[in-house]
Amino acid sequence: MPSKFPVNESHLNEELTRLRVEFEALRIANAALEQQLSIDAKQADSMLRVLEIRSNELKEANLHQLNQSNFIRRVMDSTGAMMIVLGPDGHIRQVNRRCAQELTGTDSIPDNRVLDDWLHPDERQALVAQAIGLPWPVFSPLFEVVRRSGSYAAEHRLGSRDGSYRHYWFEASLQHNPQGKEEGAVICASDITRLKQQQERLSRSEKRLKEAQKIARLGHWEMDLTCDKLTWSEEVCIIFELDSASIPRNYADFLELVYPADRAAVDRAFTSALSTHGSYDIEHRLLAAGGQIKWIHERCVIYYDDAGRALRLVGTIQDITEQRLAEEQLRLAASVFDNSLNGILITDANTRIVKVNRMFSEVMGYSSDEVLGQKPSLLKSEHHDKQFYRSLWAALERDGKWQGEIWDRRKNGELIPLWQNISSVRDAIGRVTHYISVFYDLTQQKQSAKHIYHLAYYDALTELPNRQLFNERCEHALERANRDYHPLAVLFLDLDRFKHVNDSLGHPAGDELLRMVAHAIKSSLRQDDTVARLGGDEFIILLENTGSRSDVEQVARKIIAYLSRPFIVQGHKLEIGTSIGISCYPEDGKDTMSLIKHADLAMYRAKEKGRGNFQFYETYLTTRAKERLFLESELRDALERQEFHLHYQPQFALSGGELIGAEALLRWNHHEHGLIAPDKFIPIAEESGLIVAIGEWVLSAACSQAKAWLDAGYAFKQVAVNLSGAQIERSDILATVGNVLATTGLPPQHLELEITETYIMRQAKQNVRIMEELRALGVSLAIDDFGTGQSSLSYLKRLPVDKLKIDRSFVMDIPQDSNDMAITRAILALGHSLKLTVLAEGVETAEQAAFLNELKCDEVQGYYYSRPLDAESFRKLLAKQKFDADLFD
Ligand SMILES: Nc1nc2c(ncn2[C@@H]2O[C@H](COP(=O)(O)O[C@H]3[C@@H](O)[C@H](n4cnc5c(=O)[nH]c(N)nc54)O[C@@H]3COP(=O)(O)O)[C@@H](O)[C@H]2O)c(=O)[nH]1
Repeated sequence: MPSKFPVNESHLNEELTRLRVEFEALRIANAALEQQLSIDAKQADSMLRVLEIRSNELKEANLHQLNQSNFIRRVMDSTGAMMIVLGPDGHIRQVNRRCAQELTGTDSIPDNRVLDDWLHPDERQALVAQAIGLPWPVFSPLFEVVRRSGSYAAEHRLGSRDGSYRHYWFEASLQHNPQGKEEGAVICASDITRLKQQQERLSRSEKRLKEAQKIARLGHWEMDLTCDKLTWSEEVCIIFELDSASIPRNYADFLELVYPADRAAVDRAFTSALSTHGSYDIEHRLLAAGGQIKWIHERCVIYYDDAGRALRLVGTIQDITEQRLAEEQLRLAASVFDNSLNGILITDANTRIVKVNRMFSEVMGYSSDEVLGQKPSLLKSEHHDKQFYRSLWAALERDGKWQGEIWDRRKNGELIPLWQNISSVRDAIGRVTHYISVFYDLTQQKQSAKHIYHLAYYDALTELPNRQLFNERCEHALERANRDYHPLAVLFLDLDRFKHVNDSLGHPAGDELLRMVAHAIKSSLRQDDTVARLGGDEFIILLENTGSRSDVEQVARKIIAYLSRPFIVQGHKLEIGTSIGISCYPEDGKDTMSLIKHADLAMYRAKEKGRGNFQFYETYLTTRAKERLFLESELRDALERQEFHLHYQPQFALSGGELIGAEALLRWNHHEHGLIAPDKFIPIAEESGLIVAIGEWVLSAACSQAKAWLDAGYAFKQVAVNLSGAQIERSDILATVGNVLATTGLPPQHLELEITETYIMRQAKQNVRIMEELRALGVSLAIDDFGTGQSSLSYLKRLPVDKLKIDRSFVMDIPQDSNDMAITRAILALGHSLKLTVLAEGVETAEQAAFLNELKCDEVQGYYYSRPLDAESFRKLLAKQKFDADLFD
C-alpha cells in the first residue's frame, strides 16, 4: 500500500527494532505481570478471604451496631425525659419519641431544626444575646452555650404542641469523637413542670402565709432545747423591731425583751408547760426595740423524744397591741355606754331595739330585757302629732340625724320631756344598719327653768307677778286693746302706814301683812286681771276690758274698802289702807311705761289728798312731777349757792306776853325763781335725803345766830329748830346736834328741837331712845303738829319731851269748829296733866288767843303775834324785850 508519506527504511528498521524492543519489554513485563498476577491472584484470594472475613465481621459489627442503636433508641425512648442529640452545628440530629411527641406531636422532628425554636422567647432572646458576635455561623445559641461550657445544666421552658410552655431541666454534654473532634451534644431535658407548679404553689402559699402572718402580725419561732437555740421568723423581727442579727438567740435573751412586770408570768408559763408536758398560751407585754410596749399573744407546743425528754418548742408570737387597744377602746366605749349620764337606745335598721344602757332603764323605768326587740314607739306619748314624727324621720333620712325635745312616756305612765339626739349609722355601702338615740331627761331642767322663770317673773314674798311679768302682760294686753279697741286701766297702789307696821312690828310681820294684802287684792279682782307687786308696799293692777271710768272707780273703791279692813298679824290688829293712782289706756298713755308712770303720779296725788283715796291721772300731775324733779336737782346746789336763810317766828308766853324765843324756819331764795316755800321743797329734800345736809345747815345756822344774840346780850329762852323724821333716820342726829352745840358754843338749854308727832309715833320705841339721848345733851324737845299723829297715850307719858305744840289745823277754825276747840281743850288738858308746856301754833285771831288764854295755854305763836321774821327783825324784837335775862336761864 502506497504510503502517503515517503518510506524511510532505516526509519522503518529503527521503528521495527524499537517495536521489537518494546515487544520484548512488553513480553517480559507481561511475564512479570503474569507472574505478578499469579501472585496477586493468590493474594487476591487471600485478600478476598480476608475481605469475606472482614465483611462478615463488619456485618456482625453492623448488626451489633444496629442492635446497639436500637437498644440505645429503646433506652432513649424508654426514659421519661426528652433526649436530644445535636449535630456539630447544633441542629437536632436525633430525639427520642418523647421529645418528638412533646415538641411536634409526631414521632420525628423535621430536618434542620434547632432546639432553640421551641425555647420560650425570653430565654431564646437571652441566649441569642450571648451568641451575638461569634465568628462562626451560629444556628443554635443554646448549643453555643453548651459548647462553651462543655456541660450545661439549666432550667428552660419549651413550647409544647398545644402552645403551652412546659418547664424542663436541661442537662447537656458536649460530644467528641475518639479523635477529640466535636461531634455535637446530647441534651437530656426532664419535664419539671409539675415540680415547678408545686414549687410555685408552695412559694405562693409561703408568700400567702408570710402575708397572712404579716397581716395577722404573727410570727413563729422554734427553740432547740438540746442547744438552747432560738430561731425566729421574719415577722417576729418586725414585731420585736429588731433586725435578724440582733434577735434573741436563746431563751434568756428573749426573756430580757419581755416587759419586766410580765417576765415572771411568762417564765412560769414556760417552765410549767415543760414540767407538765403541756403547752402554753399567754398574753404578755414586751419592750420593742423602739421603746414601745407591745402586747403579744404567745402560743407554744413542745415536742418530746420517746423517752419523754423535751426536744424542741415551736410557737407563735402575735402582735395583739392593736387588738388590745381596740379591746381597750371597746371596753371604754362599753363603759361609756354603761356609765353614760345620757340614756342610750340603739335599734337595728328595722327600728327594733337592740341595746339600751343603764341610764335608759333608770330614766324610762324599763329593764333592758323588757325593751329588746321592741320598737321605740313603746315609749311614745300622745304629746306629739303624726306630723312631728314624720318630720323627725324626714330629717333622719335627709341629714342622718335629728335632735330636739320629745315627750315620751315612762313605764309607770308618767310623761317625761327628753332632749333626744338621734342619728343613723350606715355601713360601708351606705345602708342604714342602726339608729342611735342619745337622750337626757329634761325634767330637772324644765323645773329649774320654771323655777328661774318664777324667780324672774314672780315676787318671792307674795307669789304675785313682779314688775317684769306685769310689763310683759301689759304689753300683750295693750296689743289686744289696740287691736280690739278695748280700754284698759292700770292701778298703782301704795299701802298707807305700812312703814309704820314694818318699823314697829318688824319685817316678818310686815312680810305677813304684805302676803295678806296680796291675797286681799287678788280676791277683790277678776281672774283675768293681773295684780303684781312692784316691791315694798307698792302693788300694780292691770284691768283689761274695762268699761267706763266709773267701772274702774268701782274696782278702786272695792280695793280700798278691802284694804281698809283690819288685818290681824301676829296678834296685832293692823289698819293700813291704800292710796290708788289710776291711768287709763288710751287716754293716759299708749305704752306700759307711760301708763305705770302716770298711775304712779296719780297715786302720789291720792296720798296727798289723804289716805285711803284714789286718783285718776291728770296731765297737771306730770307738770308737778317735773317741777319736783326740777326742785330736787336745784336743791342739790342750793346749799353751795348759799340760797338758804332762816326766818324766825317769835314765840310768846301767853299769860304775860313775853317773847320767849323763836322757831327757826327755813327759807330758800332761788337765784332764778325767788322764794320757794318750805312746803314745796322740804318733802322733796326729805325724799331725796338732801334733808340731812340741809337740816344740819339749819341747825348750825340757828345755833350760831342764837349764840350771837346771846353774846350780844339779848335774852330769850330758846330757839326752836325743826328736825325732820327723814333727817333723824338718815343721819346720826345725836352726833350732829352735839357737834353743832360744841362748834357754835350755844348753851344747850337755849336750843329746842321740834319733832313731829307723826314721826315720833311711827317708831315710838326707837324714837323714845333717841329723844332721851338728845335730851341728855341738855336740849329741850317739843312734839310738833300735836294732834295729827294718833299718839298712843301709853307712849306719850313715857316720851322725854318738854312741850306739845298744838297743830295749826286745830287752832285755825277756832271758834267756828267746836270739834277743833274740843280737841284743843283736850290737848291742853293732856299736856298739862303730863306736866308739859303746851304751845298753840297758828294763832291768827284775838278770839283764838282769848280761847287759848282761857284754857291756860302756856305759849303761842302765829300771825296774830308775828309772822316769821328775818334775823335782823327778830333781833330788833328782842331788843324791845324788857325781860330779865335770868328769867330764861
Ligand atoms: N324740817 C324742817 N322743816 C321746816 C323747816 N322750816 C320750815 N319747815 C317746815 O316747813 C313747813 C312750812 O313752813 P313755813 O312755810 O315756814 O310755815 C311755818 C310758819 O310760817 C307757819 N305759820 C306760823 N304761824 C302761822 C299762822 O298763824 N298762820 C299760818 N297760816 N301759818 C303760820 O307754820 C309753819 C310752822 O309750822 P310748824 O313747823 O308746824 O311749827 C312746816 O311744816 C315747817 O315745820 C326746817 O328748817 N326744817
